[in-house]
Amino acid sequence: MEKQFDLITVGRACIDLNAVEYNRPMEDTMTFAKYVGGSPVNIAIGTSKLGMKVGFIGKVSNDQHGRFIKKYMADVGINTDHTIFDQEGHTSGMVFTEIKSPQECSILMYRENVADLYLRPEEIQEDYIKKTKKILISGTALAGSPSREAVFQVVKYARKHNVEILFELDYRYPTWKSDAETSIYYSLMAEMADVVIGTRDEFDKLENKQGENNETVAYLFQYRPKLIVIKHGVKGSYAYTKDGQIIDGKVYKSNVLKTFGAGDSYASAFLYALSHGKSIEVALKFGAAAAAIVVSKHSSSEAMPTVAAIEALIKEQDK
Ligand SMILES: O=C(O)C[C@@H](O)[C@H](O)C(=O)CO
Repeated sequence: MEKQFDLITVGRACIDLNAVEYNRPMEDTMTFAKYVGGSPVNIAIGTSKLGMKVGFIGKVSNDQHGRFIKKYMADVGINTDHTIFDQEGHTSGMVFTEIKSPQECSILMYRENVADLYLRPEEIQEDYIKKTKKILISGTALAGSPSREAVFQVVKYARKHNVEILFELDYRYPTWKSDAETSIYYSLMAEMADVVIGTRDEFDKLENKQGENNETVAYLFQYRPKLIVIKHGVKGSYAYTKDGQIIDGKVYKSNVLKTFGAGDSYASAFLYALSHGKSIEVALKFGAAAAAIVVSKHSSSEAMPTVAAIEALIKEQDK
């Protein structure tokens, strides 16, 4: 059956306020530029810009911020039929970014009472889930109820309709109550996913210990996952397949302005490449090239590259 969507992402949408004056601490930063943000939305934007047919499931505030987010997503071609306006006075999350130096960046998140964590299971439409080839779950959506139950409702429908389930660990510390809680929900979800992507630190949260790649994949391959990607920042990344392949992904040089946005652009281009029948080795290159482009730009969402830009960087640096 021809599906309407290549990918639907699930989770939070927020506002990013990125320091316009960089190379200084937040205390001395007076000007910020506004962008749409939130890892699953960034991935929806990234994949849509790469030409994929994408939808987004989430809840946004019923105010100027929520309207800005929903309109921006629709304008870049994302289907927002299931991007719901909150009706209970919850707010949009705000993320201030601090750029002290290209290496020293941090984000300050305001996530009290955020609308995305109030997505309810009964608001998930089976008919919408069955229209997509893949679904991407953001780990932060598991951080509170009723959003976590809504995520498991998505997974139930996805499994019923043979939709591939991708789990982006996407750990955001201010949202979780404890490491034990994170580990429980991360493991439950990872065991049910087909593909799991995260940084080494995020897999440590999943296991609630400082782990090691071989042990992590041995544990998860006992369950549903068939592909696991573990990122090691500037040291590159590794993809592990259930049939025993280990593929070593390199990083590309970049004129780094800031580090955030790297993971979301990586996931977007990696998924694009796999969806277009490219090998895992090439998909890792696409991910790394997209990340190299986004870390050289000011935003996470608006900076998401085109296929041509990714291919040009790979061609140039693989010479
Ligand atoms: O994911 C978030 O909530 C914040 C992002 O939008 C931000 O741009 C970032 O940290 C990307 O990695």
